[in-house]
Formats: sequence, structure tokens, C-alpha cells
Amino acid sequence: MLCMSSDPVSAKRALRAELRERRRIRPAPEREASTASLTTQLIALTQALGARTVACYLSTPDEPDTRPFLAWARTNGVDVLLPVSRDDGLLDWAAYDSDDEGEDVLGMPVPIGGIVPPIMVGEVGLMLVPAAACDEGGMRMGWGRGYFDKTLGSMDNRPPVFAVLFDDEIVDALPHEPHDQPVDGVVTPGGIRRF
Ligand SMILES: Nc1nc2c(c(=O)[nH]1)N(C=O)[C@@H](CNc1ccc(C(=O)N[C@@H](CCC(=O)O)C(=O)O)cc1)CN2
Ligand SMILES: Nc1ncnc2c1ncn2[C@@H]1O[C@H](COP(=O)(O)OP(=O)(O)OP(=O)(O)O)[C@@H](O)[C@H]1O
Repeated sequence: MLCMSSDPVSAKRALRAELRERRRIRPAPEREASTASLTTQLIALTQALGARTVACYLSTPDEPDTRPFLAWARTNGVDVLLPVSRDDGLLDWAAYDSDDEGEDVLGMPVPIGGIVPPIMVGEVGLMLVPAAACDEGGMRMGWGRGYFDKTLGSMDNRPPVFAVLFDDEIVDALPHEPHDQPVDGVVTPGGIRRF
């Protein structure tokens, strides 16, 4: 049972710590076993939406593994944009056009390729976003820097937005604040959920 507190900011902080720890101790064989199913679901969603360009992220070792999906996208002519965190709290987007990786200001893996004009992320057919958890109403909680809330909140025409999670990270209800942006669905190794 995940703990709740009346103040959303501290409730989120406590939940994030719990979820981060859960990811950290998730046995590698379990995470690896879930990757093939997750990849199948991500491909199915991309195809169902007919997306020719997707925004995604380069996963870290504790996150649901997006890399086999990214490899599929590359060999199947689906263009990919990946986020690059900026110092000012906003995201740049870079094309995934080689396997060369660097790190952004927060130490997250990023492609070396050039930054694209910001409007391009508004034109993707599917946006796959990282998250710590989502609730049954589609409310999303991230890792606490507000990058995706700001990005989603500033988009005029939002593409379909799906959070990528492990199955046990969909919870009944999350604490939320007015700036929190809901998602249209979640993709987990167990399937695709639309809200
Ligand atoms: N793979 C991946 N790339 C991503 C994200 C992500 O969640 N996953 N992001 C999603 O937004 C953005 C980067 N956001 C980040 C948010 C928090 C922390 C972080 O280190 N948080 C610390 C505690 C926060 C702090 O230092 O104040 C931690 O988790 O220990 C790093 C990156 C863009 N790129
Ligand atoms: N649209 C926004 N405009 C300005 N500040 C924002 C906006 N969205 C979030 N923030 C700020 O960002 C910080 C983190 O917000 P929050 O805890 O909701 O992050 P999160 O959902 O975990 O992050 P993310 O969206 O990066 O995954 C808060 O201090 C919040 O005030």
C-alpha cells in the first residue's frame, strides 16, 4: 500500500521515493523479462495510431526499457525525437539518428544528434513519456522537475500522450496539483490502457 499525505507536494515526494526504491530493487531478470512484452505493446500502439514520428526517451537501467522499441522504430522508418533537459527547466528535442549517446544536464542519456526546432514535437503521432506512476484517472506523476508538465501544458495540439510504466505503477489515485497534466493512456508490459 502506497502512503498518502494531505499535502500533495509532500505526498508526491514520499511516493516518488517509494517508487524509485521499488525500481532500484526490481530484480534484473524480472525487468529483462518484461522488456519483450513492453516492446510488443509499444510497437502495437505505434501501429494502431499510424504514427510516423514518435517522441520517446532513452531509458536508464532502472526504467522500463525503451531501447528495443527505439531499434524497431529505426529499422521500420518511424522517426524518433528524444528529450534533452535544459538548465531552465524546459526540454529540447533531438533526433535519434545514431547510437552515439551523451548526457544532459541531469545526467540522463541523450542522443548526440542535433536539436530540432521545438515545434516538431507538436507534430509527432505519439508521445511516450517517462513517469513514476499514473492513476486510474490518467493523472501522471513524474520525477519531480516538472519537465513534462511544462512541455505538455504548453502544447496547442497535443498528440496522443502515453506514459510508459511497469504494471504495478498504475495506482488508484495520485496526489495532484493544478499544473499536473493527465495522459491519454499508459503502456506497460501487460498491455495498453486508455483513460
Ligand atoms: N530516461 C529519461 N530521460 C528523461 C527523463 C526521464 O524521466 N527519463 N525526464 C523526465 O522528466 C527528463 C529528465 N528529468 C529528470 C528528473 C529528475 C531527475 C533526478 O535525478 N531526480 C533526482 C531527485 C531530484 C533532485 O535532484 O532534486 C532523483 O530521482 O534522485 C533526473 C532527470 C528528461 N529526460
Ligand atoms: N506548467 C508549469 N509551469 C510552471 N511550473 C511548473 C509547471 N508544471 C510544473 N511546474 C513546477 O515543476 C515542479 C515539479 O512539478 P511536479 O512535482 O508536478 O513534477 P512531475 O510531474 O514529477 O514532473 P515531470 O512533469 O517532469 O515529469 C514544481 O515545482 C512545479 O511547480
